[in-house]
Amino acid sequence: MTARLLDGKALAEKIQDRLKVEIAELQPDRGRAPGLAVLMVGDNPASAAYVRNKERACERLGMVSFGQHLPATATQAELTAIIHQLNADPNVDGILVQLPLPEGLDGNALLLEIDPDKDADGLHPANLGRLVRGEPCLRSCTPAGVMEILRDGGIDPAGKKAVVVGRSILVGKPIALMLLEANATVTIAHSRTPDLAAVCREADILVAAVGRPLMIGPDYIKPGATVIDVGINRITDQTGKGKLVGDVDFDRLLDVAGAITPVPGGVGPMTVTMLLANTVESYRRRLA
Ligand SMILES: NC(=O)c1ccc[n+]([C@@H]2O[C@H](COP(=O)([O-])OP(=O)(O)OC[C@H]3O[C@@H](n4cnc5c(N)ncnc54)[C@H](OP(=O)(O)O)[C@@H]3O)[C@@H](O)[C@H]2O)c1
Ligand SMILES: Nc1nc(=O)c2c([nH]1)NC[C@@H]1CN(c3ccc(C(=O)N[C@@H](CCC(=O)O)C(=O)O)cc3)CN21
Repeated sequence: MTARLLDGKALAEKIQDRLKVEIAELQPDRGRAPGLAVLMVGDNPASAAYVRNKERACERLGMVSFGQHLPATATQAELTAIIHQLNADPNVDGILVQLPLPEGLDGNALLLEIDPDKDADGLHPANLGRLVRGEPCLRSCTPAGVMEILRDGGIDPAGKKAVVVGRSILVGKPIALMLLEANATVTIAHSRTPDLAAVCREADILVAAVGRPLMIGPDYIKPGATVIDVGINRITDQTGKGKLVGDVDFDRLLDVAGAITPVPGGVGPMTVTMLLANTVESYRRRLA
């Protein structure tokens, strides 16, 4: 058996084409393009890849991106003041703070300062609370992207066993909630889970959001399972060249899994696309 490839990049392009048309239709009325502000503090390799792709996609869709890159020495007060400015700026529809923040800065406190209606990342407690309650809200981008990949691939979580490895606020927990909402039976595993491989082997749908390069090997997989790889890890190969890999040992899973996302070209491009979709949604609502 060879696993079916779940092509996040192709799906992202399809959705971005639709967003582009939507923006072109709305813009004459509104008199301005949708605006996305991204705040990045210090240097983090996964964040750098994200920023690059977001800026490229904004340009392609005719959105304005307001990037702010601050040194790791920035203070909490400085960052809070920038968030307040962006909240008040009528040209900004979406605000995103790249996580994790450097040591000494409090990401959770900063997320609280973002206007929930501009929270393109869906990480403000008001939006996370609505997600828990099953109410409409701006939804976290990576989890929303994963659900779109499943839907596009014809994989309905209803009645299936899903295992999510990782319990972060950014990825693991909201993905688990969305799978639950889609009627899967969900297990959340983490660094204190005994015999992780056995837990994962129960899964019809396995989501890896750990941050450990190639950790999930064939012994973690039930034959025919769907494997979604959220991990973005930069490693150095034997020739000394840097490359991106996921948490999943893709090559060795091809004979075992039923369907699988690659890295790059899987969840990453969908995260970018859901961020743009959230920004367009908040632009539409703001100017309605
Ligand atoms: N593709 C995308 O769009 C996208 C978006 C966001 C993040 N990412 C990537 O996804 C990965 C996870 O990101 P994150 O922000 O969720 O990371 P994180 O906050 O570091 O969380 C990692 C989670 O994995 C668990 N974990 C760590 N080592 C483990 C082990 N050996 N066995 C089982 N569980 C383990 C941790 O458990 P504890 O809670 O017990 O510590 C934690 O819950 C990273 O590679 C990140 O770059 C990708
Ligand atoms: N607030 C916040 N929200 C996030 O979603 C987020 C962060 N912070 N911090 C960094 C992580 C990592 N994220 C990423 C990382 C990479 C891609 C991405 O587009 N990856 C491409 C390849 C990039 C390349 O080759 O340079 C891919 O195909 O996987 C997307 C989101 C999103 N993440």
